[in-house]
Amino acid sequence: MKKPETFEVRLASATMIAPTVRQLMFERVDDRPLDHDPGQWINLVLPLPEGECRRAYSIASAPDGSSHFEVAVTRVPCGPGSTYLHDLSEGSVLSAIGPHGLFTRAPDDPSPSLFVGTGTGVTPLRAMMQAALASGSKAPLWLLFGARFEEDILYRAEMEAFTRAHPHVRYTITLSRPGESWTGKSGYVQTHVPALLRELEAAGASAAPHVYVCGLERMVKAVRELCRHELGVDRKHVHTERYD
Ligand SMILES: Cc1cc2nc3c(=O)[nH]c(=O)nc-3n(C[C@H](O)[C@H](O)[C@H](O)COP(=O)(O)OP(=O)(O)OC[C@H]3O[C@@H](n4cnc5c(N)ncnc54)[C@H](O)[C@@H]3O)c2cc1C
Repeated sequence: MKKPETFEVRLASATMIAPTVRQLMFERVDDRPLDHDPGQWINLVLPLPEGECRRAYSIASAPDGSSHFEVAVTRVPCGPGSTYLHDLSEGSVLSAIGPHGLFTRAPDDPSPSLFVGTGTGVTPLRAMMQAALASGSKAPLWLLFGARFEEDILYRAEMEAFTRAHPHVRYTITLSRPGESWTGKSGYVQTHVPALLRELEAAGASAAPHVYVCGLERMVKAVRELCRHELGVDRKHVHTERYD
């Protein structure tokens, strides 16, 4: 595990990737690489009018030896930290502390993986997938992503490109409030975990899958309990990160 440090980051660029999600690309002011394990998070120190506060954000990009990294922030209604980051101007400098966290996956891990993420909970899973693919890993990497509406789907083009380029990547989207034109899966992610896990077990043959779950507590708890108690997944194979 990498040792956390304190450093300054500059907002290099930012873009809205869904109606309530802003992706921010930061660069370390000291130009050193952010040496993190895929799946880890950092604390951003935010100088709010009511006083300084710290908020945790998963690193959405794989370590690539550069000083740049991405996070994606959901704007929470009346949330001081997320509102501040949605309004932050390019060029602004903040303090950051990290990397932190044990929700990680080694890029060359050969185990089949089922990634389950809702909303910005997909970001550490994206970092894990990017890192595994960059390492040339052929482990099955299956992502189940959940959102409310079609416009809330994050990183769709990137994930679809991964599935075209890599036969061992599979990408499933489910919407809890699909529009009439939506022909894909619907309902909560937990509805689709059992079938995907059984298929992944069959595809992985000898190795038992690991399940990585990230998002808000209610979903994370539901998927964790489903995996452990109903689907018989070894507790050491269920990895979780919650945002609330
Ligand atoms: C390890 C870790 C990693 C995190 N990574 C991310 C990330 O990559 N992207 C991100 O947007 N947030 C992430 N969060 C949540 C983030 O730290 C803040 O809690 C969030 O931005 C809200 O802060 P706030 O000051 O705006 O609102 P607060 O007043 O602090 O929070 C209000 C409420 O918002 C809810 N909430 C928190 N996060 C979310 C969310 N993502 N979507 C919807 N509701 C939420 C919670 O119920 C919380 O109680 C992470 C949290 C943890 C612990």
